[in-house]
Amino acid sequence: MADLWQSAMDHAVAVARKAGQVVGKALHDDRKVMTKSSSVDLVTQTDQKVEQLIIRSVKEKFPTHRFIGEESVAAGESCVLTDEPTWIIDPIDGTTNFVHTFPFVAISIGFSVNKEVEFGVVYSCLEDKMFTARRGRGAFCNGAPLQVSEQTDIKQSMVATEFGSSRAPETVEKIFCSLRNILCIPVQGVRGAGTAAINMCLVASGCVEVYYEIGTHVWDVAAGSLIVTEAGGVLMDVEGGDVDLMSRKIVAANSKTIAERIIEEIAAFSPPRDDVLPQHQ
Ligand SMILES: O=P(O)(O)O[C@H]1[C@H](O)[C@@H](O)[C@H](O)[C@H](O)[C@@H]1O
Ligand SMILES: [Mg+2]
Ligand SMILES: [Mg+2]
Repeated sequence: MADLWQSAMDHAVAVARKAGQVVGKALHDDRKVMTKSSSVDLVTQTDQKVEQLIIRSVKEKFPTHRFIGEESVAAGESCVLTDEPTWIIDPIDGTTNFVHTFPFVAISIGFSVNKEVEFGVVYSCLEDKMFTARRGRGAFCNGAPLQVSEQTDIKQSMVATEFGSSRAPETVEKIFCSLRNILCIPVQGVRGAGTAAINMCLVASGCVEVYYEIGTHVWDVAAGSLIVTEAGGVLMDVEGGDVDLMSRKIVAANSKTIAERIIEEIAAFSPPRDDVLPQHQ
């Protein structure tokens, strides 16, 4: 079995690289931008094309495996994680960045068995950085081992977060409440790459002590979650306790100490879970 997952991971790396070439080429083409759950939740034909490219290529090699893909779910497929080997795909994480040529865009592929992520691949294609992790075997960027930061003082920490794609006034209010609390700790900086997957790789790389967001989807965070933990980091729910990748709430930190400190300042809310949605929101 172990060898089987390794060959699946090798395939994920190869197909992510191929997908990255397609994304890179499309970056300066004319892009037809469409919207999904709101006027700021964007999708392009490249998102759809890349997801199909990945799924087709995986199906050829692993015909019994299942898929949860962002654009397939948007098209009405279910988003239920079973015990079966499942590829969890975000074809372009950072579509808004892609649309604006803001240079942080990733292909994110997580692979889960028995509801546990076995490997994660995040290809930051415009930087040509291939982040990989396999359960129990460490996390890497272009083959070099990753290690989270050792910082234990929140006041000397860098925090990453995103504003997400909801503009509902009550959601925006909570987002700003958390941000104000965190800035006033005070932390040394707040950043956001515009992609959950890259933010999590920044935690794994030690550039950022903690990333949190409410509103992510399982395809945004499945691969990154393993990259963070294999680099020595921790995952938690924004209200404390264990993370649930379907809950659309995540804290990824270098340590439990930093995670718990940031959680004290987060004004939590609960968007509809991924696995109860009839379709993408
Ligand atoms: O839709 P894509 O795949 O680009 O992913 C999302 C990001 O990953 C979020 O962190 C981010 O906050 C946004 O919601 C963004 O939509
Ligand atoms: Mg995404
Ligand atoms: Mg996406």
